[in-house]
Amino acid sequence: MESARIGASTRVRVSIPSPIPPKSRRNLLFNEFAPKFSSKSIQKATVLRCVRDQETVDPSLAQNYKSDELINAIEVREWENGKSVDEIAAKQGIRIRRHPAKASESPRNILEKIVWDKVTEVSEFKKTKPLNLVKEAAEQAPPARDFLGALKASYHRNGVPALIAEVKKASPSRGILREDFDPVQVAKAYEQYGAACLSILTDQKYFQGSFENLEVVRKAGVKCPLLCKEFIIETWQIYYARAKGADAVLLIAAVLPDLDIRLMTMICKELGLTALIEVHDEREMDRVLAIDGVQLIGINNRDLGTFEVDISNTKRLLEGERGEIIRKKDIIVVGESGLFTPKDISYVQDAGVKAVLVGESLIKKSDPGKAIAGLFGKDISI
Ligand SMILES: O=C(O)c1ccccc1NCC(=O)[C@H](O)[C@H](O)COP(=O)(O)O
Repeated sequence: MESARIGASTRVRVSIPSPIPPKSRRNLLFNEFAPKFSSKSIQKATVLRCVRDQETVDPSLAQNYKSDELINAIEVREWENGKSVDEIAAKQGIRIRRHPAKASESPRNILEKIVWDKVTEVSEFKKTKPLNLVKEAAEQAPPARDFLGALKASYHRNGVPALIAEVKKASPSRGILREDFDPVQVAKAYEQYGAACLSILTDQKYFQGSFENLEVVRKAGVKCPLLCKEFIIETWQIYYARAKGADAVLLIAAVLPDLDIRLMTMICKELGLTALIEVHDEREMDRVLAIDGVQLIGINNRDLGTFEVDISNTKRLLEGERGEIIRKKDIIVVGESGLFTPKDISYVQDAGVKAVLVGESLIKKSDPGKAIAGLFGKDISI
């Protein structure tokens, strides 16, 4: 074990695992961020990088940062040592691993299988679309639309939870949901009948979605802000989503350690994207509530490991102190999955949600747009 110094007047000694990773790897994270940072953020990244790299920090800069942020930098080091993304995740109660521990091992559940496949898919993608090019494309994309603002406006206008209508052809739990699937037609119908925002599935293997779908919907004149519904495990995917026209991205707490959520939320902010951070249980909710800057939390009623759906999950997670913290922090909560009737919508609204994410109950209907009034028990398009 070695110890790190954090500058002359802010000496903090911390244990750091050996060996120190090669310089090129240590700098990856910083180099990825630096070009997109505003000057204040660059300052912060500089301090964190110095801590991580065991360099002396200018005390006048270091004093601006809380010790837990500096400790995070230590986590970055552990993370970059390569050995511990799954170890750090496990410490936070995350059961979904990025990689099998042994080559012969099978995934524990469908979500883990999706994540393992996603790791391979993203590394393949990056061979033909390197980060610097994807970043350039993200910078050149038309500005992101205000996803969170659209949800708030719709809630205040209609007095019922704002609708994020999901454009999905298939899912692992339900198979094919719609044979004659035309993403643009469905998106336009949802918008016409009152959706505040749209969620576009981009995963190909399990949901038969694509980034092309996101792009064509964006270019078809649809005005609703768009959520890129993807299994994000790397920052590269966030830039790619922005380049393809996303206004928001999904970050799943069951998959991402706190440090990832923090860094990814920061990147989203820099890019003007809204981060919808999804939780399924109390532990995930508590982790996310402890992260600064979170504005939008989705409570998934579907256990992504077992497929079990129970809408009382939303109520349970919003009870007591958690609900208090959410109200105090002015966080908007989205109720996700398993919503089929006006009674379901009232139930989650009474529990405290101001938005809902709905797929199956709309997309399976012969006219998905008109089905919205049926779901809410009233016309929400006016
Ligand atoms: O829906 C699945 O089968 C699924 C499996 C594994 C990971 C994620 C999965 N779905 C994502 C979602 O949670 C839903 O698409 C979304 O919340 C809408 O749900 P619904 O209204 O029940 O279609």
